[in-house]
Amino acid sequence: MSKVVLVTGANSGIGLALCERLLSQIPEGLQLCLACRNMQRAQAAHSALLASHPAAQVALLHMDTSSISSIIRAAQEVRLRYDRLDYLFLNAGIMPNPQFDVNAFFKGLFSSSVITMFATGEGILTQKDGVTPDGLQEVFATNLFGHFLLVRELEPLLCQAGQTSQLVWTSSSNAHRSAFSLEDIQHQRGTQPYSSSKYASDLLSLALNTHYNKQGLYSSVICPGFVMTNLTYSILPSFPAFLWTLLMPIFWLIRMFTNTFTLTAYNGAEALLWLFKQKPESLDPYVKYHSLTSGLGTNYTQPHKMDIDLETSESLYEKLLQLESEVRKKLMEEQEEASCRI
Ligand SMILES: NC(=O)C1=CN([C@@H]2O[C@H](COP(=O)(O)OP(=O)(O)OC[C@H]3O[C@@H](n4cnc5c(N)ncnc54)[C@H](OP(=O)(O)O)[C@@H]3O)[C@@H](O)[C@H]2O)C=CC1
Ligand SMILES: CC(C)CCC[C@@H](C)[C@H]1CC[C@H]2C3=C(CC[C@]12C)[C@@]1(C)CCC(=O)C[C@@H]1CC3
Repeated sequence: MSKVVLVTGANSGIGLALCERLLSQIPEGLQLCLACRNMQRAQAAHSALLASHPAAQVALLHMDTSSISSIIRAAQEVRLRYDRLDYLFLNAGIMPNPQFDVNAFFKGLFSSSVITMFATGEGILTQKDGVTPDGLQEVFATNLFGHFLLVRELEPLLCQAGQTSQLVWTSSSNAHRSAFSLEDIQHQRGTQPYSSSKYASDLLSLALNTHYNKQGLYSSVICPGFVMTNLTYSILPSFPAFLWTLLMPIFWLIRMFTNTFTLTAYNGAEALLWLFKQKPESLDPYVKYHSLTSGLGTNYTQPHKMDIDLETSESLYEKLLQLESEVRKKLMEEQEEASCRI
């Protein structure tokens, strides 16, 4: 039976590496769907995948995870195209306008938390968030809420009698409880929307397990480690990509002390691939699966307990359901208004 796999943010970085690795390891019986916001980049990824795997079944889908109407349209299209969905990789993510605190970085270098700083980026990164045309905070909408809505819209495919399906969130070691507040789930008031959105995805994954396991749907989270991608290049914008490459020997050295420096998208996708091969019933909903690379360059996956609890995850879930019904109502009103005008 052919497995249907949908990956959001599949045109670059970790998402694209996952597609490449899936096609290499599972050459037959895979239907890949690349869900991307930029169809030109999606087309380039499609061509690259087909160049190395000419017989592969790879489809493209336009989806902007920050836009409610785009998610609803894309989900409709998925329901028309496929009669099952085995894996949904919720990978698209942004970290807009990152601010790198150089002082905190140098202080951290000479403190006892130097390893934590390199492993999680804690204390040295903030971001300036924006607002989407739907009126949502951009990071929250892109990284979390769009994906939540997608899962809700694809429920009929994901929760079918007699089969299991897996959701896999690309979370981060930068997901900190301290950046998240139930009173401000969109992180309108803080300066760490990225960390907040990733912590929220850890909580949401737990809640989804609570509500959907009985229907055969399982959710897990991974951390890819520190990977050099478009997202990380933007952290030091005045630092061109080739300078990052020049830093590679330093990064390899750091890897001797923290195996979280996976560095390449191929390595970062390790835990995603590992999860693909697991029986979902055997996974622990309180655990984050980390892609790690040893000093000698060996890739492996390691589980780490997350700093999450059931009560907070349930409260977040309730708030997301509430927001979902609000945005749906608003969308209906807009559609009615538009049809009246015609
Ligand atoms: N790199 C790292 O060190 C780490 C990354 N992560 C997470 O990994 C995931 C992948 O990021 P990474 O590969 O590093 O970075 P990339 O920037 O290479 O990939 C991000 C992908 O998400 C897509 N995307 C962004 N916004 C949207 C949107 N609104 N709708 C649809 N797609 C969108 C991008 O598309 P486009 O090309 O159009 O921008 C791109 O394909 C993210 O969730 C990130 O938070 C987690 C921990 C560490
Ligand atoms: C020699 C210097 C130029 C080195 C600078 C290193 C930092 C820019 C990076 C060290 C740890 C990195 C890290 C991330 C971003 C870049 C660092 C802070 C992330 C926060 C990127 C996004 C994530 O989801 C987690 C990463 C953790 C580690």
